[in-house]
Amino acid sequence: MNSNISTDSAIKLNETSLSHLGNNIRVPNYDRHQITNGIVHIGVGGFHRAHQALYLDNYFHQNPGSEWGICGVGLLEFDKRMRDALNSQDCLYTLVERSPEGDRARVIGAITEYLFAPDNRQAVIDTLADPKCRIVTLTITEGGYYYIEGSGEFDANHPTIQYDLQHPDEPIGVYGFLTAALNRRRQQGIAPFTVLSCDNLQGNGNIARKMLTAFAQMQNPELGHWVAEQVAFPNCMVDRITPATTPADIKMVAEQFNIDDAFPVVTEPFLQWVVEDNFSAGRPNWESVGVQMTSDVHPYEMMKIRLLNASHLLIGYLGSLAGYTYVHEVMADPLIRQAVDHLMAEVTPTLQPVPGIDLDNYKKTLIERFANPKIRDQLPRLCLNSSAKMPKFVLGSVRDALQQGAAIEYMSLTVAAWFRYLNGNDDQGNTIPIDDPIAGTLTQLAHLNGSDAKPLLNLTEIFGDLSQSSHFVESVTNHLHRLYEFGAKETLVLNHTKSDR
Ligand SMILES: NC(=O)c1ccc[n+]([C@@H]2O[C@H](COP(=O)([O-])OP(=O)(O)OC[C@H]3O[C@@H](n4cnc5c(N)ncnc54)[C@H](O)[C@@H]3O)[C@@H](O)[C@H]2O)c1
Ligand SMILES: O=P(O)(O)OC[C@@H](O)[C@@H](O)[C@H](O)[C@H](O)CO
Repeated sequence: MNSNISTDSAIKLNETSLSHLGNNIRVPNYDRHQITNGIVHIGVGGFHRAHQALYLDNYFHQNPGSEWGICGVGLLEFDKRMRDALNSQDCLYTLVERSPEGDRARVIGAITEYLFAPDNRQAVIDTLADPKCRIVTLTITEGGYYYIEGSGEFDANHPTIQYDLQHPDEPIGVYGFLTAALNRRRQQGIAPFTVLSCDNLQGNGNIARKMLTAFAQMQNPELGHWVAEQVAFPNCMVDRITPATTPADIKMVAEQFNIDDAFPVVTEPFLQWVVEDNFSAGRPNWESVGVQMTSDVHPYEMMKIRLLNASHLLIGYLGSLAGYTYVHEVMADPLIRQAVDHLMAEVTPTLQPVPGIDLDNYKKTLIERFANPKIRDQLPRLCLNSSAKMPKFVLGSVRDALQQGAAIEYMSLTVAAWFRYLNGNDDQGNTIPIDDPIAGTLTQLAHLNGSDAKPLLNLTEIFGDLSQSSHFVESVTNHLHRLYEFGAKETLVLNHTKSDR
C-alpha cells in the first residue's frame, strides 16, 4: 500500500479497471453478468452497501451465476448522488473496514443495477413486478415507515401517502411502489415477493407488514387482503456501524488504495445479521455466509436497539453538548463513557436472555466498537431524526423499567440531554444544527420552555402516555435543570456521584 499516491493518479473504478487494482484489494472473482437480480433493495445508502451487499458479495464468490443479485433503487432526490456514482462505475464500489489494527479494502459487486425512481417510475414498478424479483429489502430509515409512534398506527394523512393514494400509477413513496407492483403480480397470478425491512426498528417486519397492508387496504380492500394473506415480512436485526461517507474518505481510498471511487463506504470490522426464517418466495442460503437464521429475532433486536442504539443517542447528545465531533472522542471522555456504562446497566434488566450471547461480553464489545478511532463516526449522524428514534431506542426500556420499579436515571438523562440539545447550542454557546422532520416544533418548544420538560414530554406522538408517569417526568426534569444550569459534564459528575453512593 503506497500512501504517497495522489488522488489524481488513482484508477477510476469500473469493471474494466478491476484487474488493474492492487493485489491487496479483493475484487469480485465471479462473472457479474451471469447473475440475475432476485433482490430489489430500496434505500441504497452506506449501510446497505456495508452490510447486506457484502454478505451477498461473499455469497457470489461461493455461488457464481446466482439468482440473488441486487437491483438498487433510490426513491428520493437525496439519492441522485448515489445514482451518478454507481452508474459511473458499473455499480461497483469500495468498502473499507477500518480498525486500529489497519484498513482493509475490497470492491463489492453484488449490486448489478441501480434505478433512480424520479428518472423512471415505471422502470421501478416493472422491476418489482417481474417474477424474477423474489425479495424486496429496505433501508429507508425509521422515518420512512410512516408509523405514528404514540398510537402505533399508520400515518395515513402524511402528504406522501395521500399523494400515492391519488396517483397509484406514478407513486413517489415506498408503499406506492410496492403496492403498484404487488397489484400487478396479483392480477397476473405471480406470487408476491417477501418484504425484508433492514431498518433499526424493533419488529421491523411486523411494522412493515402493518403499514404496507394498511396502505394497500386503503387503495383496494381486495389487494389489502391479498397482501395480508400472501406477503411474508420477516423481522431481522442488523448491525454494523457505518458512518456517512465524507470527502476525506474518498481521498483516503484514492491515496491508500489507489482507487478513484466517487462514493466508497467506510465501516467497522464487526458485522451481524439475525433474520427470521420466513420467506415466501425462497431466499439465498445466507447461513453459508454467516447470517444467523432463526425463528425468533425479538431478543436479538431488543438487545441491539436498547443497548447499542440507545447508547448512541446518549453519546450523540452529551457529546454534542460537550463540544465533541466524533464518537471515539466522546468515548475517550471518562465521564461520558461512564454514563454509557450506567445506561447499559439500567437497560440490561429489561432484556430477555439472548440465545448464544453473553450480555456482559456484548456490552464490552460495544464499548470497544464505539471507541474505534478509525471510523470517525459523526455525532450528527447519531442524532439525526431523533423524534423517530427516541421512542424506538429508549422509551420502550423506560416503560419496562417503570413497570419493574427499576432505575431510569440514565434513560431519563438521555431524554433530558435530547431536550437540552434541541436548544440548538452546546455548552460553549456554539450552534448545533438540528436535523429532524419536526425540527420546527421541537426547537420551538425547547426555546420557549427551557428547563421545563413538560411541553416536550406532552408530545404524545413521541412519548405516548409517558407524561402520565410522575416519576419519569420528575427524573427528566431534574436532569434537564442540571444540564441547563451546570452543563453536560458537571451534570455527569453530580449524577455519577449519586449513582455510586
Ligand atoms: N449506518 C448504520 O450504521 C446503520 C446500521 C444499522 C442499520 N442502519 C439502518 O439503515 C438506515 C439507513 O442508514 P444509512 O447509513 O444507509 O443512511 P444513508 O443516509 O446512507 O441512506 C439512507 C437511505 O434511505 C433512503 N430514505 C430515507 N428516507 C426515506 C423515505 N422516506 N422513503 C424512501 N427512502 C428513504 C434514502 O433515500 C437513502 O437511500 C438507518 O436509518 C438504519 O435504520 C444503519
Ligand atoms: O441509523 P440510525 O439513524 O437508525 O441510528 C444511528 C446509529 O445508531 C446506527 O446507524 C448504528 O450505527 C447502527 O445501528 C449500528 O448497527
